[in-house]
Amino acid sequence: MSQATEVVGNPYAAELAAAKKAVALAARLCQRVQRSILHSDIQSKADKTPVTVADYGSQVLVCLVLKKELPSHSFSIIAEEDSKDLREDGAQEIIEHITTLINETIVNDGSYNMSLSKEDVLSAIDGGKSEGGPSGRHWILDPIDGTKGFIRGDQYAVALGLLDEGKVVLGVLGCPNLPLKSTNKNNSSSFGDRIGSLFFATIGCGAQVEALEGSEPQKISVCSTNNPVDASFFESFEASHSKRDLTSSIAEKLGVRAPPVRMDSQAKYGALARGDGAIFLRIPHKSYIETVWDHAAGSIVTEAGGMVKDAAGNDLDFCKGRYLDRDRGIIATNKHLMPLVLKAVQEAMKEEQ
Ligand SMILES: Nc1ncnc2c1ncn2[C@@H]1O[C@H](COP(=O)(O)O)[C@@H](O)[C@H]1OP(=O)(O)O
Ligand SMILES: [Mg+2]
Ligand SMILES: [Mg+2]
Ligand SMILES: [Mg+2]
Repeated sequence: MSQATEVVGNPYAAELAAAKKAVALAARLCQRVQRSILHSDIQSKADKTPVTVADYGSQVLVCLVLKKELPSHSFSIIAEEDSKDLREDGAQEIIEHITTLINETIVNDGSYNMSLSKEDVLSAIDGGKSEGGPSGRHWILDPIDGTKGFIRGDQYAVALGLLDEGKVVLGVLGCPNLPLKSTNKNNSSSFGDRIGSLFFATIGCGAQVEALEGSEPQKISVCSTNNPVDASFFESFEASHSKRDLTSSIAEKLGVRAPPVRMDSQAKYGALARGDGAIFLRIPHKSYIETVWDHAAGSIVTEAGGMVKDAAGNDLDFCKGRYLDRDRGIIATNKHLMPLVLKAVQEAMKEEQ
């Protein structure tokens, strides 16, 4: 762990170091699975979304590392996955595979001399049932954000945030398939052509990025363009995750000329935070209720000079438990463009009715 991440005066330095170690270890398990994923490694949940052995393995490793690295801290975590499907008949093989993957990842890493049983794994997964809320400290984890991208061999993120008294104060985004080098030509970076980015931010301390396997971190900031004509925008890769008719009419109202950059997961927030694109638009279908784990880490990483609002222009409210209390739609961009984007979003939504 490079010392530079322990920014002097950062009140969350210990939590940041633990979170980075947790995300990096979980990402290693995910990379291994993505390289060799089999159909048998994938399940479909009751809500019809996919989950893989890596989603579960990542959740266990993050919880384990946080508990090991922060032993004196009370532990509350809101995490996406639970063990319900794994306790069904016929899930023996998959739970065995998850347990083997976790123990092999721990051995290869060498930080901890331990081995988990299947029961340890199931109870660790169920450790993520916290309801969070406006008081106290709660970790917020999406063990694989962008599971569809993960299965397709594309972008995904291990996304870990920390909520303290109702505010997201810390975020780490592990993006194993995102090149370290920014696509923004103005960004000088000595990162070469390495793949695998780890974004992190603490409230009031800006945001940084380093190589997933570790490197000197680099401060990042959102792109500063104030003219939407020069802006490009990120949106979901999955057509079912975003109302493309709406996002394209918003882009047209803004005069954005570049086609959308479609990318799975909160890796979009990381790419935005380092200036690869200027606007992040997420307008899911009306029936979809946003979860806190899909935005906690990404929202604070974007505070690298950017802002994140819901479609009504409110800050995201992470105080209401496992779901985001927000007006439909989430926008992230720099301070100059935010008023223009909000105006275009609200006009487009009015026309939609
Ligand atoms: N129908 C849906 N609409 C929007 N988002 C969804 C939907 N189903 C799942 N998601 C979650 O929201 C995120 C969608 O964002 P994106 O499409 O930009 O990646 C995914 O990470 C996915 O979470 P997960 O993959 O963790 O299950
Ligand atoms: Mg999911
Ligand atoms: Mg998600
Ligand atoms: Mg997920």
